[in-house]
Amino acid sequence: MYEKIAPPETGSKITFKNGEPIVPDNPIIPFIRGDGTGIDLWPASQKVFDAAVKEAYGGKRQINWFKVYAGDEACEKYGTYQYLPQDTLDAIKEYGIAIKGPLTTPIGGGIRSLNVALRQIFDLYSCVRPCKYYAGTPSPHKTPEKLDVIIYRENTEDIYLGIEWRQGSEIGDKLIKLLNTELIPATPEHGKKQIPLDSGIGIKPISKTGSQRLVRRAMKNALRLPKNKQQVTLVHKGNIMKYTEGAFRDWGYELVTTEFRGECVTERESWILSNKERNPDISLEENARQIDPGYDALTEEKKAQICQEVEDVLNSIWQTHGNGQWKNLVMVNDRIADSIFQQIQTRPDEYSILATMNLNGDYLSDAAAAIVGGLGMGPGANIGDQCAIFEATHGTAPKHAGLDRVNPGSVILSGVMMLEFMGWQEAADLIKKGLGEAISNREVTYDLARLMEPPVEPPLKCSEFAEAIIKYFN
Ligand SMILES: NC(=O)C1=CN([C@@H]2O[C@H](COP(=O)(O)OP(=O)(O)OC[C@H]3O[C@@H](n4cnc5c(N)ncnc54)[C@H](OP(=O)(O)O)[C@@H]3O)[C@@H](O)[C@H]2O)C=CC1
Ligand SMILES: O=C(O)CCC(=O)C(=O)O
Ligand SMILES: [Mg+2]
Repeated sequence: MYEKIAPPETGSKITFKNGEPIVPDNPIIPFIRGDGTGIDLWPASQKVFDAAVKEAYGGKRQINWFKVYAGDEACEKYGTYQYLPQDTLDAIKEYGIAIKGPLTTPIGGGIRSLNVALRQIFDLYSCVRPCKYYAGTPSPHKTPEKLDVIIYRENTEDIYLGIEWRQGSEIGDKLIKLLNTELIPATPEHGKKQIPLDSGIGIKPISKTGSQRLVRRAMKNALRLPKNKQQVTLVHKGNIMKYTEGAFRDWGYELVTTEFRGECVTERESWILSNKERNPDISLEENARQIDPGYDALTEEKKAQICQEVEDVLNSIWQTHGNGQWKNLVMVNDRIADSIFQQIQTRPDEYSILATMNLNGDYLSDAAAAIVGGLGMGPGANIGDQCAIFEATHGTAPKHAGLDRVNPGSVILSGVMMLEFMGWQEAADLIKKGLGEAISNREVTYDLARLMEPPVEPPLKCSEFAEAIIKYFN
């Protein structure tokens, strides 16, 4: 039972079966208001959710909100340092789907991220962040409408596991000495490398299980998209971090070519198949030369490997994927992380789902949100097999807190994702319509107002923007 909170007196629980939610008509949904601008964002967003559900279902369906506490608000209610009370964890576990405002994380020392903690505690391994353009939204880019991507960010491991040691700490120093004197010298490929003795140390674990379950979710989403968007790009820095980020790429390809063999083609396979389609008599070696531009300069051993790859692909999938059949399947490719940051700007329409690890996904989701109007338009969801927590991409934006100023679009669109996840599409569609029309009628908050031509003066307040969205439901 709960110590300091009580669930609403009416309402039922959402449960999960095979990773999918089973949603009653009157679900109880816990919410965390959030720190900083959460104080402005949550009431505005809740008003929109309730109005949309009422308008869509005329009272037949209703969300019963359950206020739970985290961050500063939790410390006020539960006592000093009680940032994430057991009550909150119990409520989210019991009711399955929750939505939250942003929570503060201090830089350097202090508590570790509550946002990350929630994702790890509930094993919400896929962070899903769509970046889609709403007509009329001002953008620093000339053609923001061309960007329509969904970032699938692995959400539980990588450096976010938080295993690190401060410079000068006893265990940190011990670890550096062990690495310098034993582990690095015992690994010939590391040569004479040494870690500077005055370093802080962090560990970056990337597991096969964590990588593959994320890519599996990304693939399932790709299969639900229209044919022209059925693509998954594995984003990694595998040229530098071979056994973590490079392994993520390899495990991703391994997963798709085993579990989804009939439903996908990799980019490299598509080159091999199309070479043979253009020239049915092409030799293995010529095919290999065409897929690897540097082929002639390679060692004999490497050349043989590529010829073998060509042969294996033709033997295994020519019948099922050849003669253009692959063009109807999900295309899986990979891009190096630094390159994808420029690609989403220079060739935005060539990408659809970007599947990547935790840190890359964190950076990439802010960058992609900027193209479609900024962080005020960046929604997100943290999804596991038994639970889901919806939250915006941005943080607490402390300098704007309490001013009724920031754009609630990000939290509202996170709620749209929640409604879609629940199968309440009619309510989600109403909100998207209202938001789109408010923006195209230049009824916007400061962030969009200042970018519009001519600038909108005065901009709407956070609460007024919510009202404008509701006004445009009909
Ligand atoms: N999931 C979470 O809860 C997250 C929490 N955080 C935490 O939030 C805190 C603050 O982080 P910070 O680096 O300032 O990043 P924030 O994302 O909070 O804010 C950075 C800037 O983004 C713009 N912005 C953010 N939200 C909105 C909005 N709703 N509407 C319009 N513009 C918005 C503002 O830009 P401008 O002022 O130029 O208009 C703001 O100053 C940190 O403690 C951080 O750890 C960070 C990310 C996610
Ligand atoms: O938890 C935090 O403070 C930051 C998290 C973050 O930036 C994100 O999830 O995008
Ligand atoms: Mg972030």
